[in-house]
Amino acid sequence: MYILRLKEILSFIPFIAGSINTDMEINEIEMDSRKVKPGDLFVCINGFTVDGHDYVDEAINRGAVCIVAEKNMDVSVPVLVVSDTVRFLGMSAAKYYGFPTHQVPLIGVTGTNGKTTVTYLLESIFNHNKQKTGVIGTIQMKIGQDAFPVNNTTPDALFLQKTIKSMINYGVDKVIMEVSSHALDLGRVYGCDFDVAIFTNLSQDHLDYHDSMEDYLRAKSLLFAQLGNRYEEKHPKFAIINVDDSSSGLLQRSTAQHVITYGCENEAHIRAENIKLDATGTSFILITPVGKVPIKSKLIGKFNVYNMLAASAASIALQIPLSVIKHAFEHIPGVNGRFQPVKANHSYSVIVDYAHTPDSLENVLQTIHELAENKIYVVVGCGGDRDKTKRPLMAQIALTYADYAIFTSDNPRTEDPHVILKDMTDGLSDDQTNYEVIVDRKQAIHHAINLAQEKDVILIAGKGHETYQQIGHKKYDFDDRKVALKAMETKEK
Ligand SMILES: CC(=O)N[C@H]1[C@@H](OP(=O)(O)OP(=O)(O)OC[C@H]2O[C@@H](n3ccc(=O)[nH]c3=O)[C@H](O)[C@@H]2O)O[C@H](CO)[C@@H](O)[C@@H]1O[C@H](C)C(=O)N[C@@H](C)C(=O)N[C@H](CCC(=O)O)C(=O)O
Ligand SMILES: Nc1ncnc2c1ncn2[C@@H]1O[C@H](COP(=O)(O)OP(=O)(O)OP(=O)(O)O)[C@@H](O)[C@H]1O
Ligand SMILES: N[C@H](CCC[C@H](N)C(=O)O)C(=O)O
Ligand SMILES: [Mg+2]
Repeated sequence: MYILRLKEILSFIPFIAGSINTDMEINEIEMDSRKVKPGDLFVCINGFTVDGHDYVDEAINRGAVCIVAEKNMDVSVPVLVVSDTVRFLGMSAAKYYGFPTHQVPLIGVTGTNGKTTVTYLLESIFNHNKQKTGVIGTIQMKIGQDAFPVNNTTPDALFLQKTIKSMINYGVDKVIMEVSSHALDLGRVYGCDFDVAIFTNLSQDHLDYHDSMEDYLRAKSLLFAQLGNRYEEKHPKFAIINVDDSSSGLLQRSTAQHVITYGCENEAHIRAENIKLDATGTSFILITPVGKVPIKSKLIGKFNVYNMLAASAASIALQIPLSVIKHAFEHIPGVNGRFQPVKANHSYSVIVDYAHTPDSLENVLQTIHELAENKIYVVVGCGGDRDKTKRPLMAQIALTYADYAIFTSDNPRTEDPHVILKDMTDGLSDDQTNYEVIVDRKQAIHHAINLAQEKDVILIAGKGHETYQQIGHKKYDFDDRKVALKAMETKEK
């Protein structure tokens, strides 16, 4: 904890209304009344569920000495009125923690699919280069090799600045983070000074949150706009963009910094040639302005070639030698819950994957389709309280590439799982009969594994690394890999 005078926090924030004693000392900044401690500054955030302005009394009862709000209030402690408390939160948190993102190279990865994979590829590259890393994303938050659980892919601004400060205290050389479209839209990365911004791809997801695909893309583009237009010769900034994606033009125009392109189909700075894909991995020649190098990796599927190109481009921009990149790609065993085989000595294969969007499901099933020697089964569902329009698309894709689909529950959250499954199957035609619906995910996985014959492949999609299933507001223990392994053992008997 640092103790700052209010005026130090406010020193670079203009137009604060209200005359108050800015010599007062502030212990910590807090955005949740339940966590306020004596001496804290409480910032009111208007959320989706409640409005933080309604919790001011609780914050004061717990000892808040000052409130930051979007309206004046008649309370016993001074109130600073600002036009946007979210912006204030990001900026004041950055100031409070001493602008942590000015002190370490910060790499942000955005895009519909591949963010987590790219962050772990980068972690591996930097670690092979003997550099310590901090990673923030969907699976966990990592400081060096220590992992911590997370609620969001990209955390709120307060947690983010505090976390990056802890990473600096630990001595990291690079911070790598996933930047979700929600985070960009909700200002969670206000106060972050990115050095490298990476775009993987854009396809349909989150249309529950964004009004349209244009709106979703606009949110993604904010990461590139937020690279700013300050040019430092010793520390140039880079936008790394997939030119094979149709959104690449708009993203290139969104930044005033250097652009490094990558791709397989279109002209690009960083390219892959002679791509060979099989069931054991991927090989290709990595072509770059600083040389060519043959790559061999255990990561499966062409989409992972794109992920490797994105990670290579960012690493080359940050002066990492090609030999280190090659070495890292050769050694990374895979990413938790992404195209992860369930290891057991059987004549059929079971793969757990985090595909929960139409595009990722198509990519993964297409890859399996190209490699499979016999039938393909897919067990898949769609999350509740999320984009409903992706449900029929995912069901259609499942039946296009798999021989047989078992539609089941993902995380139903507060929705009725039967309704989610109906949304998935309603658009299927009468002659599409190669599927069944089993609401209980455990039963669905057992059933698929019972059907498997020699050389068949079963894809269990949607939950990847998750170790829970959320039904209603409650999370129950559930791990696709453990359930599948159990089913494989039971089938033997
Ligand atoms: C829709 C959304 O993004 N919601 C996020 C939001 O919650 P919220 O708006 O409901 O918050 P709220 O409960 O209304 O609270 C508003 C304010 O009142 C305060 N409060 C609340 C209660 C109280 O007693 N006292 C109090 O002071 C809260 O601390 C907060 O400051 O703020 C929370 C804290 O930062 C987030 O955890 C939460 O993410 C929820 C869990 C979520 O599911 N978000 C998803 C949609 C999301 O963000 N996903 C992306 C990944 C997407 C991808 O795959 O690409 C992500 O980055 O995670
Ligand atoms: N570059 C890619 N293009 C398309 N699909 C991909 C790509 N990389 C991974 N996938 C698929 O998407 C799934 C999720 O990958 P990953 O976790 O890396 O993406 P993400 O963008 O972090 O997803 P989320 O937004 O849910 O955190 C993988 O399990 C795989 O099925
Ligand atoms: N970050 C994604 C995760 C989806 C994972 C899937 N298992 C689901 O619950 O829909 C989201 O919040 O949309
Ligand atoms: Mg992710």
